Amino acid sequence: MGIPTIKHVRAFTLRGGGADYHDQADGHWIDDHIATPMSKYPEYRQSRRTFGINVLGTLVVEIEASDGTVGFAVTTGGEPAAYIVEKHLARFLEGARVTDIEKIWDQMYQSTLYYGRKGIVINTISGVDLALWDLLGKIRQEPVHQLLGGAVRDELQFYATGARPDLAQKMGFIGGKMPLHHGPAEGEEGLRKNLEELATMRERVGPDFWLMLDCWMSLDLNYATKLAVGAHEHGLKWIEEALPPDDYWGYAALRNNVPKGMLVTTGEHEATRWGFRMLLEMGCCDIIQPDVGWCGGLTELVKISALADAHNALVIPHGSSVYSYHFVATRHNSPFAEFLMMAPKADEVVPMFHPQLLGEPVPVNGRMRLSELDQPGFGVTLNPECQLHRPYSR
Ligand SMILES: C[C@H](O)[C@H](O)CC(=O)C(=O)O
Ligand SMILES: [Mg+2]
Repeated sequence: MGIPTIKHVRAFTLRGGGADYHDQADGHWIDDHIATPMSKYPEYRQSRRTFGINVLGTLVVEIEASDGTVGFAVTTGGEPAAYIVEKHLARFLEGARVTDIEKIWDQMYQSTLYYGRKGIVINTISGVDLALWDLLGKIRQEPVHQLLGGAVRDELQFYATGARPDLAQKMGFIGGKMPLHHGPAEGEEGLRKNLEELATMRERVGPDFWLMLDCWMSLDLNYATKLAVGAHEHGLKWIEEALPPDDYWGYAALRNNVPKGMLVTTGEHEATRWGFRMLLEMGCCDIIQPDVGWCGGLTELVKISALADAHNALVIPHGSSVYSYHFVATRHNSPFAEFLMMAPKADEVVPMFHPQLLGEPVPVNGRMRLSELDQPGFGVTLNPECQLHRPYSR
């Protein structure tokens, strides 16, 4: 069969929201005194941008096939990731068949092991991998969820992440995840404020709506345990990413410590089947939350998900818009999805990767019909109004 080959790989950078969703302007809820591992330094407490959460920006990977079809994807990674794509990874793609996804993944991973394994290198590999799936879908004229074996549901349902679960409830979401605002360095007073915010939100949303707390790696085991115990009376459904991602032992202990019925979730800053194997085999959490743009891409997420299934863990991918929607539609152990509220006041639904993608579907009444995903590839295009920069053209 005449399978097209890969002719050219290009890597661009982009600023302002989108795949690097922390790259927002002043006044956004996502940068308003959120507890982080840097909160112990008072000068970095109020804004995550002060410590550089948005330094990377977005990476755009474009892959052009011999028949002229172009696939693309976006992830967090910016200029360092563009360097890795152009100077290192492109050699494994150019000349290969567009169907060689598994082999290309292996070559990208093995050849970067000596400086990679996690973090920005795996973000970069993820971006290339997603662009390959987009390309294959476009060549075959099939949506990615079909390439993955087909959807197991006709509709996706979403919980919302943002500062206003009460508004998310009115918009039809099944739950709301709030950022934790105060970390251990703010002492008992901070802990009291965290619990008061949760109590206030519980009062607003009533007893049944899911409420979760995202702790963004900011706590220690003792604080996380106290928070979980205090939050139980306010019906907290899960405590997310309470500890640093390398503290597998802490997560295993936290899972034992939380009140019965409360779930422990983590994994948005974990990568590859080997990282998730640690979380799953050590009994660290009930739900894993890989980000398909950061964990190794779709090729790797399929493996992570099978591993999770065998451990009776749910896979609820972190954010990542269409890149996770196509995946979630195909898995029984991903019964719902996350939607990140990117409106500055979390008071309306806007596309998660706005303004970088066009054709990006959004939940309506907290739901999305599968038919919204029935376009070739991931079904989105790059917004031509966004200024692409190619720092390392060959
Ligand atoms: C709200 C969190 O601090 C973070 O910005 C997003 C996140 O961790 C999540 O969506 O999960
Ligand atoms: Mg999170």
